[in-house]
Amino acid sequence: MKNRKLYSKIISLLLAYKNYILGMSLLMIFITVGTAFIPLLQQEIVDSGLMSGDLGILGTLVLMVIALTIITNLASLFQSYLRINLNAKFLKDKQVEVLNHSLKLKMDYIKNDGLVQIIKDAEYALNNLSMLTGEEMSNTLVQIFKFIGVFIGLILINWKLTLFLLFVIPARIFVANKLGKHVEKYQMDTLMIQKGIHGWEDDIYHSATEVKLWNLYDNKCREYDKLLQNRNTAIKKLSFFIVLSDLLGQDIQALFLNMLYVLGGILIWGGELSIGGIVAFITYATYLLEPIGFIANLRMIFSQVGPAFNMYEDFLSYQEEELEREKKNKISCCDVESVDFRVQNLSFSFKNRELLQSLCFDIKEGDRIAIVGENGSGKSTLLNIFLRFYDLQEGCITLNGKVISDYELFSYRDLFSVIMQNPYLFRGTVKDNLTLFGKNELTQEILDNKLLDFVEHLSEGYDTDIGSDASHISGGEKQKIALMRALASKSKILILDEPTAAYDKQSEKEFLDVLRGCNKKIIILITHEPKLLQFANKIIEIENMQIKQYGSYKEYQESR
Ligand SMILES: Nc1ncnc2c1ncn2[C@@H]1O[C@H](COP(=O)(O)OP(=O)(O)OP(=O)(O)O)[C@@H](O)[C@H]1O
Repeated sequence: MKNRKLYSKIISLLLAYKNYILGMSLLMIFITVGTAFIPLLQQEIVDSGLMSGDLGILGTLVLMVIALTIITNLASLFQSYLRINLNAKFLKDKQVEVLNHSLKLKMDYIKNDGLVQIIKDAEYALNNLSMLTGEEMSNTLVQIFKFIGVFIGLILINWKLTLFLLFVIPARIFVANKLGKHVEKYQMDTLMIQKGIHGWEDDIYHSATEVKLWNLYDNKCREYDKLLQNRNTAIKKLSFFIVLSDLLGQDIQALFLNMLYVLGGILIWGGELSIGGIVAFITYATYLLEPIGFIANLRMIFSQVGPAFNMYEDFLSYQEEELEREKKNKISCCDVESVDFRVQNLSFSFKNRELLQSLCFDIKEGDRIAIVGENGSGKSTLLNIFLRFYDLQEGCITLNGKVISDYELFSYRDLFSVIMQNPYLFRGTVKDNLTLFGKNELTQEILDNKLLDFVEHLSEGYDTDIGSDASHISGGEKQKIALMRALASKSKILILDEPTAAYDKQSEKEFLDVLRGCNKKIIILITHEPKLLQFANKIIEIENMQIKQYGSYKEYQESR
């Protein structure tokens, strides 16, 4: 990224925190003015205080320096307080932005990389970006302001020596520019390696049981060790160039500082400078050189922030399912009463693999539809298209005569309650999951449902903590909670993917009773279970990418 473009993007990013930055800048100006007086007072301590032999004057001058130092330090303290607040707020805001954006991303990104990797990548970039509001950056800015103050002070002592000292700037910038390119490269490498580690971690977080079952401890630890070793190699190279830049910078400064004695001596012998002048000058020359070092350090900060900024921008450029501004032109589903779907010539492919071809069928209110087909025939994909997890590619699906993409997405999804093959229950209690943390109301009918009888036997009934990924309850119990959570919602359409896979015979019977009494306008089931197929009034079979429709289970059986 060209530096100018990067700087302007960084400025616009920081503009959201202009109040903090304004406050910090005002304090910096105050510190600058205070600092500018210190070398002048120091000169006076020697020339007017020590040389005059007047303890009163000397004491007053010393007290003034002490007071000024304390006041500027207090201002620095408050400035640090603002900086810590700014940094914490920046990170919090951006982390929320990362989560919000990640959850709203199109399903393709989530299926390809996994949510854990996406979020970790973005947060890693963010942590690097937070250098912008961190201590190092703030110190650098303080130092730039200090530089101005000290510069004015030193010029007043001796402009020739000050001018000489300024040649440190191009020398340091030259070194920083040369080494900054390497820093940028290794920062990029580190970020890319870290991306790979996040993908690997995403996998391992979901595979603890498999690792135990297949005894993969050593393999996985070796893999991790290798990945971390690669990252460490990149970090070592990165750090080497940062440290090298710092050390070379210090050498340059030492060279110039020591040359001051020679030049200062010549000026004193020529009567152009007092002893107090050279003492104050050399003391405060370090105050000038320090900011110059920090200015050179800015280059190093930007070399690290630049690649992180690119990575974060890449993340932000991932497409969301529906943008806020797109909502305005869409129809809300909140007032939709009837739900009639028509599927016309729907075709769908994954990359260049055609999966569904010219499907046509209707789903009307009152329909109880079963979708059947071999493994991999595209049943779940078809549901995902209905749920708008995948965009329509060819053909269309209409709801009440309007293409489904014309409806505002989140209210459209509220029409559906979906129970996936392996539903996810959140950490929390049974009740939390049934009510979705207060979103659904639990009616007496639901609480009395036989499928929830098992809750009585849990240690704390509805208040039982079900653990991570519902690990404290059985697979069948998990399915039952997922079903009741779906029934408790105000949705109009119920979708169930292999709903009875985890049920025992009795639960299967109770489940069918629930379905028969269910008041949802449409029920769609993916199943091969004959009892469930008998429940359906319409059976849709996907075979060789196409659709065959049967009115009843009998018709479907006869076609076998
Ligand atoms: N995100 C994806 N990218 C590429 N191919 C995919 C993706 N999702 C699914 N597929 C492929 O599409 C095919 C259909 O998958 P789908 O899950 O719809 O089948 P299904 O009929 O529900 O199968 P099952 O009965 O086994 O659940 C599969 O062969 C799968 O490999």
